[in-house]
This record gives sequence, C-alpha cells and structure tokens, in this order.
Amino acid sequence: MSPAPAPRGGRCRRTGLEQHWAHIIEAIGEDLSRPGLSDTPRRAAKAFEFLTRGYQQSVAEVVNEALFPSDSSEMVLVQDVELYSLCEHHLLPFIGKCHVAYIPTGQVLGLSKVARLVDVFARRLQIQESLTMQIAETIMAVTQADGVGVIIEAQHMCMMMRGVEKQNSVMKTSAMLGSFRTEQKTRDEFLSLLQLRR
Ligand SMILES: Nc1nc2c(ncn2[C@@H]2O[C@H](COP(=O)(O)OP(=O)(O)OP(=O)(O)O)[C@@H](O)[C@H]2O)c(=O)[nH]1
Ligand SMILES: [Zn+2]
Repeated sequence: MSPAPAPRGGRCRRTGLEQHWAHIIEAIGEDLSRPGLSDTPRRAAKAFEFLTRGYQQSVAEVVNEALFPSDSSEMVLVQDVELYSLCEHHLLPFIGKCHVAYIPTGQVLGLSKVARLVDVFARRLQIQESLTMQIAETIMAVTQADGVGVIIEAQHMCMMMRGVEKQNSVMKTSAMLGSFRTEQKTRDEFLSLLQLRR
C-alpha cells in the first residue's frame, strides 16, 4: 500500500544528504565557501529530512491505538487538512488541502490522527493520484470503515514556477472506497457537506 521506507536512517541519511546538497550547489556554479552558503548543505539536508519524514513513520505508530468505540454510523468529515508534498518528477512542492470522510462501524479514529495519517504519505515523494489513494486505503484499513472518501485539491510548483507556468490551475483528485464507491447517496452527502463551506 505505502512506498517502501528509505533504506538509510539517522546520521548516515543526514550526512549523505549534506554531501549531495553540497555537490548540487557547486554544480549550479555557486561558491560553497562564501559565508551565506557555507552552512547551507547542513540546513538543506535537515529541511529535506523534514519534508520526507513520512519514510521514517509507520501507520501503527502514528495511530497509537487512538481508536474509540462509537455507536455512530454517520459520516465523519475532516475538511481542509493542509497538505504539503513533493512531486516525484521534479522534487518541487505541491500544496493544497485534503478532505477525508468515512462511515464508522463501531469505532472512530482520533481526530488529529486523520491529519497525521495525511502527513505520513504527503511527506514522501508523490504524485497526487497515488497520495489520494494511499490515504483512503489507510483510513479504510485502520478504521475498518464502511466506506472512505478522500479528495485532494492542490497546486503544483512544477507547473507554476517552471515548465508550462500556469498560476491558477488546481488539480483535484478523489479516491472513493466501499460505500463511497457503491452508494450514490453516500457520495452525494460527502460532496454536499464539502460544498457547505464554498
Ligand atoms: N498526473 C500527475 N502528473 C504530475 C504530478 N506532478 C507532476 N506531474 C507531471 O509530470 C509530468 C512529467 O512530464 P515530463 O515531460 O517527463 O517532464 P517535463 O519535461 O519536466 O514536463 P513539463 O512539466 O511539461 O515541462 C508533467 O506533465 C508534470 O506536470 C502529479 O501529481 N500527477
Ligand atoms: Zn512535478
């Protein structure tokens, strides 16, 4: 379901990243010894480690058993979860919002864990379609829900800062599982709840 974790961890990973950033800075023709840049490989390595920290996380550790018994079988929607990811083609950010809904079957997931699970997968190299599906499949597996719907709306820096240079296009992707796929009324409820805020 999720991409394999990075093979290297800890100090080895950080040192490798630092060396590579130093090479990249030199390769673009910059002077690594000038004061403004001398500490940049270390900072960039630290930043990149943060931006890809999803590879170091597991779903079980993030959920931390925060599943609570509930009689409700009504839709739970967590809307407008901020999303920061990196496109796997250009290593440039894509930024937007993720909306996650599910129908519980006896247990609900701790609210913050929904947002944390979004980050587990967003903080990796991704394309938006796979990210959307990975989040949906994980929420389904963790909650044993009757159905899950995930929508991501995002803008891709690789389309804005370079390439085709379109500033206003938004990519919208959805993943509908279980009753969200089979029941029109469930999908309609999800979409109408989302539209309340528009
Ligand atoms: N489907 C999808 N495509 C993406 C995503 N992020 C980036 N891309 C696209 O990946 C494609 C890579 O195309 P290539 O022709 O190999 O690369 P490129 O020469 O840099 O392409 P341009 O961006 O058109 O300049 C581009 O069309 C990007 O817009 C994503 O999340 N989903
Ligand atoms: Zn890209």
